[in-house]
Amino acid sequence: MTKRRVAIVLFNLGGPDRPESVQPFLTNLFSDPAILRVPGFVRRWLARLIAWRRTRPALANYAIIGGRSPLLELTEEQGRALGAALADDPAIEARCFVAMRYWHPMSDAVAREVQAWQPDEVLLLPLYPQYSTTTTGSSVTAWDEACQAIGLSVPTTTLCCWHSHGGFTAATAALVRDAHARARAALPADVPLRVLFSAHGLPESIIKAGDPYQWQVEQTVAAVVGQLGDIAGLDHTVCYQSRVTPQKWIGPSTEAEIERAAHDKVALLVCPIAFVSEHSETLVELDVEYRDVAEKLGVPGYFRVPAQNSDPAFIAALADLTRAALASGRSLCSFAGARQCPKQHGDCPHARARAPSQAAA
Ligand SMILES: C=CC1=C(C)c2cc3[nH]c(cc4nc(cc5[nH]c(cc1n2)c(C)c5CCC(=O)O)C(CCC(=O)O)=C4C)c(C)c3C=C
Ligand SMILES: [Fe+2]
Ligand SMILES: [Fe+2]
Repeated sequence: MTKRRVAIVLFNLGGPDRPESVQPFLTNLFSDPAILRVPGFVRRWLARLIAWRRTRPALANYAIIGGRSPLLELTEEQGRALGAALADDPAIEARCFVAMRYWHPMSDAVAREVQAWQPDEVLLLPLYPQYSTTTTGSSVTAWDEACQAIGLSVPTTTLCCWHSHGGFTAATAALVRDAHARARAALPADVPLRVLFSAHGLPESIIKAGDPYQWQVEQTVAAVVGQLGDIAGLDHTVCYQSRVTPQKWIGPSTEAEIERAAHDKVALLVCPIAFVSEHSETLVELDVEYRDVAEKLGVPGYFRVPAQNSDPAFIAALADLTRAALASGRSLCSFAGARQCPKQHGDCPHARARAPSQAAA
């Protein structure tokens, strides 16, 4: 049997590879109309201004982790692990490519690599479990534009969201369970422990415009907690980190939850719930900045659940999602073959299985 050649394109946000890249990376990020929702001529000007202002604090953050983001290496490792997990599949010859949104390798270069490999089909696999117009939506748009520019026209499936996929939530629950046991063992028996599921925040206006992200984050947390029934009386809550603009962002903020923990005299176990790789917002914001806030406020203990990275159970979940999406012959939304992304985006308008003509139109 001839195997189908499948190019799996892993999307992530990208991060600067050296200090000199921080400002152009931030300029790319704030120039994205999915992030800064103002008219084009204002955006180009405003993007440079915000990036210029943000460069100094961002440089300080990246300096703590060696002056660069580890996101590319970790995503490439996930790609290699996923390729290995699919290697013995009798039906497909899969090759993983990594396309970052705001720093190299970006969609235009990766689309050329994919074209040179001559796949029979393409699977777009965002490493964002929850769909947001600012992340998955933006990456898919950039990919479409890159394909159009070079005339890459191959049947393409988009795995738009996988917030409640059983394998993903079980792998995450196992990481929480291990970290919870370690934290409990380190704490005096009379100190209660609360799990903070901390997701990247979004401006409230983006949610009001119909973005399903917040609802999907809540779905992930409910599914993970549902798998942690063996931890009696698990105290947990959802909160949002990384606010970077002055508008109102969704809440409660992770800082507010740290304050509440100090007031309640409970220790914290922080679990990143919208990132599946370590990067500056886990290694600096969670591990350094929020830990410092917690210590200063007298929170009686501060622990963290590691991101999934190339955890074997997580990679097995990605392999399962890949197979299911390819078998469905169209975009797979949500979980376990469900055709619908419930609630806000009913029949999932962002999920598309496109004919080659549509992809190149
Ligand atoms: C308005 C600004 C931003 C929105 C909205 C936003 C959404 C969003 N981002 C991620 C994941 C990541 N963000 C990362 C870096 C990063 N994000 C913003 C701004 C917004 N993100 C900035 C300014 C930066 C740069 C770092 C900084 O200056 O603090 C990263 C990469 C970090 C790295 O190590 O390089 C990721 C990953 C999600 C999931 C999300 C919305 C759902
Ligand atoms: Fe971000
Ligand atoms: Fe979806």
